[in-house]
Amino acid sequence: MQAAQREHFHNHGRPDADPHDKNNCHWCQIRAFRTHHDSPISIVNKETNDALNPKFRFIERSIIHDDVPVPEASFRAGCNCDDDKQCMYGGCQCVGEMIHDENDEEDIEQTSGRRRRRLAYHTRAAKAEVLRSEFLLSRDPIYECHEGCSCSMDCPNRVVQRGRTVPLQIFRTLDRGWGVRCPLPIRKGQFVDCYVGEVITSEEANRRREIATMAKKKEVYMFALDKYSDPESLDPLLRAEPMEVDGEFMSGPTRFINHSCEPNLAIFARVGDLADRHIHDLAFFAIKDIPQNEELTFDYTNKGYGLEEDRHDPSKTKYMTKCLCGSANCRGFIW
Ligand SMILES: C[S@@+](CC[C@H](N)C(=O)[O-])C[C@H]1O[C@@H](n2cnc3c(N)ncnc32)[C@H](O)[C@@H]1O
Repeated sequence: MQAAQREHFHNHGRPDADPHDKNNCHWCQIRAFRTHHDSPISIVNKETNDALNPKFRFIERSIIHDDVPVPEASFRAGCNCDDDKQCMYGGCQCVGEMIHDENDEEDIEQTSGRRRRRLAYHTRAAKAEVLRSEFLLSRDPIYECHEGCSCSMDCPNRVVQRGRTVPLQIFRTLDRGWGVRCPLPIRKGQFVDCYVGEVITSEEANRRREIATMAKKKEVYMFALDKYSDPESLDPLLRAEPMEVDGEFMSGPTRFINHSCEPNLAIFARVGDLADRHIHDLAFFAIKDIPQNEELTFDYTNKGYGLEEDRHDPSKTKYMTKCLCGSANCRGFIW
């Protein structure tokens, strides 16, 4: 990055600077993020002389490929709440989508004598915007108010939509390539950032996987958007193979987050417009209090699902990726 910074400062400001160079500069790309001023991304390497792959491109929002179906505007629907308080205390349709047990008193808050459904987030004082513990445990999807809603951008039910509020640092680890940390402490339940990339069809994802297998590439940057996939769904988009997000060639800082068998982050499906469920967001939230500069990690395989037998079978482990997370309960392999 130091080299990229030098290049940036010495060349891009000049009137005769090549716009193509500027376009390909990581430094320029991250400075263009709308969160750059308040929550900047930095890149440091104190371990090697390597820089990030120059072919990689930083993007702030996912790029949806042309062959991925996006619902028509007439299909979109949001809440009609008169103001943000109604989303908090009234019958906001977006909040109503959240899974609640009508008989569970825990699920319904009593406020000024009125019963109301709970938002996924705390709304008051120091805990405002922090994901509630029942969501942290259940990993249920989060339904937020969105562009099609009548409430304002300050609505307490728009945390992911407002974007990242913590600075992130991409740093070179000793033994696992690049990793990510935050120079400030993060509290349990706090939103960190979304995983973004190219949103592609399952056919395109399979084609890319084949190319990677032929090239013997082991790094995987694809995430299936399968939270709502259901072979019996009436919605053909949810019945079909899920879309995927590929962060290999273009993505944000979360693409550099490494795996741990004892992670401090987890991914939640976040939905705005219900018609977009097949392209839901992948939102990272802290699942424990994270001290400043502790590496951010998540579990790539959902508690090692499917690994238990393979990891004791030498004929399989020779094709598996050794885990170097260093946690006390490390499973030995990522996948
Ligand atoms: C999504 S990338 C993470 C960023 C990556 N470190 C980089 O430099 O681009 C996933 C790859 O990082 C490496 N990795 C992540 N977590 C690891 C771990 N716990 N142990 C060993 N390698 C890890 C593996 O090579 C894995 O395929």
